[in-house]
Amino acid sequence: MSQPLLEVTGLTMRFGGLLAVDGVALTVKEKQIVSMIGPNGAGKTTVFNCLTGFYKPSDGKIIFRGEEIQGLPGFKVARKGMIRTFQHVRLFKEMTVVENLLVAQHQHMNTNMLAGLFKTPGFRRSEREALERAAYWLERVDLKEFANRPANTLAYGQQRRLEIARCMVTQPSLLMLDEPAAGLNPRETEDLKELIGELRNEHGLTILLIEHDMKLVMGISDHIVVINQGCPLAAGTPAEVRQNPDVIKAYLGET
Ligand SMILES: Nc1ncnc2c1ncn2[C@@H]1O[C@H](COP(=O)(O)OP(=O)(O)OP(=O)(O)O)[C@@H](O)[C@H]1O
Repeated sequence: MSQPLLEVTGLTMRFGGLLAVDGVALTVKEKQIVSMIGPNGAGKTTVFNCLTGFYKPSDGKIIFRGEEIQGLPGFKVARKGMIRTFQHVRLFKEMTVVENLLVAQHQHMNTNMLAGLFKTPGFRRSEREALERAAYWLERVDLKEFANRPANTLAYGQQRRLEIARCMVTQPSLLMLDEPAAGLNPRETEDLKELIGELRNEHGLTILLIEHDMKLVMGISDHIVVINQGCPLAAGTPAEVRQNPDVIKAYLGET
């Protein structure tokens, strides 16, 4: 059997005296949709921050595509194909929608300053491909007509879709979404669910999700990992997790 795309063991993160993440384990196989759930403050975003190099974990191993990456800086993790969104929208708000997608790709383009200055054929090709990818993803997330509008003039739900497009133009192998449904209305959440499913089914993407919307989580996940007060509490299919008494007590019982 092929090895998992992402394998995390014993992940631990201390902030002074606070043990925010305590021995979390996580396995994500290719083309799976895996969700991480848990009550507020359980440590979910801290796990994301450790995985994507925003925090250096205090302990634990993160193996991504067969390579240990714990402690690598964020830009190196991103170049390896692990790309995330944030709990709160983080776009270049003054830039246009399409500029947001072009800037995202520049960090990943195989060009240097000299190639840019002299506009070498390789540079022109990369630029053309970046524009094509931007156009494709704008169409895909239904934002083509807004391509030249400043990002901050988009409605909230559109900004969230632009964030996903901004991840997708970098051609990630693992897309990590931190509460993508937060602030969306039921219609937009339904569209998001469809989009996430299509990213996996049509683009072969692997997706790791933090989400509080249980209907979305239960409806879309292949596997769910539950953490509570920084510790692993349960893991399994949606049906298994839904019936787990510890989970009901710690989390689902609250809603
Ligand atoms: N940079 C930091 N410094 C100190 N404490 C932090 C830091 N980041 C997170 N924490 C603490 O770690 C714990 C876990 O927070 P985290 O944001 O990871 O939880 P979460 O499960 O994502 O919560 P939510 O669902 O509310 O977003 C909290 O007690 C939080 O206050």
